[in-house]
Amino acid sequence: MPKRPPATTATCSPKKGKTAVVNPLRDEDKLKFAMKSAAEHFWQRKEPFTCVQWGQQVYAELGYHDFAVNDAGSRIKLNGKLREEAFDSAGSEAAKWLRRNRVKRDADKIGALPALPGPVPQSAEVPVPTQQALQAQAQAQLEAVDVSALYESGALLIPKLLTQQQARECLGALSNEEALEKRETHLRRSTGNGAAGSYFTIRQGQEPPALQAIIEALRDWPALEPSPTPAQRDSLLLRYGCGGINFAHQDQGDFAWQAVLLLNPPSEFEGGALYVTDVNESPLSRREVPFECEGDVIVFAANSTAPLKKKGRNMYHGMTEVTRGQRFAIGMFQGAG
Ligand SMILES: O=C(O)CCC(=O)C(=O)O
Ligand SMILES: [Fe+2]
Repeated sequence: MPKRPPATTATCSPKKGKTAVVNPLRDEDKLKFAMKSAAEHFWQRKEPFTCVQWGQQVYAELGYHDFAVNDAGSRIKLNGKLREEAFDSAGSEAAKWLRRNRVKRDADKIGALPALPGPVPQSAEVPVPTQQALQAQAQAQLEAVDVSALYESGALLIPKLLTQQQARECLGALSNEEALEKRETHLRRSTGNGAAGSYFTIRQGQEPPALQAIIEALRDWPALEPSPTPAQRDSLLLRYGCGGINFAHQDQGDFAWQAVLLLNPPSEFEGGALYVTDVNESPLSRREVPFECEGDVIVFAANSTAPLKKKGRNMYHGMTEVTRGQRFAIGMFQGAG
């Protein structure tokens, strides 16, 4: 039985001009120890397992539960060779067992996803505000926000940056093939990123005006310095059904901040709270930020480059399981994948 993980001081090699931050998920010695413990876990249970289940067990041995395997921030080589080495070191019987019980991939069904609701009928009497007016309104709201909690904890709820009607209209306008890139990415346990959820990239220039207005306003908001580059400005339409979960991850791209806009009423689902977590904090703690109303936006620190009050933080984010209903949202400031 492995007794305790070795104390190591491995660091990620910093990119030019960036602070070096230890990422425990990339600490080779700790990882090897966790791999051996994971080998013992499966060996003792005598159940076949997939490579992804193996990876998730390795993370769990390190104290990281519901973490995405192979995402941008925690990509580690949990390949077959290392797995066999771990089983070898767990004992020759375990190694033999592994050879007999290796499974390629479990047949993971795509969880039931809610249908996109379709366009919302426009009321003829209400004049549609101009893009400029929408943006000025969002800017004025942002100016009044107290951002100290964002730098303190890494996440901040901005209530009603869109009205309920605008949020509903955004969802309606995005329920349209023209607005979305063709490829839908599914969250699945077998790929290690989550379950019962999916996302589409919104086509450039197809963002509904109210969404475009808050993207521009957030982009120019001095609280979120530095501003995202054009490559960091993609938006995603996310949908989750019952059982939907988004494992803790970091997204591609280096922009320090990201934001999520809720599109449907919180009464339509339970669970589904966005959280941030700092992998350099021991024990690992999560800060959940529940939405209060559709149209709310949560801004959060996306990685180790966000200038938070406490130095050396390395933020990940995820969404707790949706235990009832459906949840639609927009993820903003995604780097080009
Ligand atoms: O649905 C959520 O709350 C999380 C979405 C997410 O991971 C993102 O927008 O980057
Ligand atoms: Fe994300």
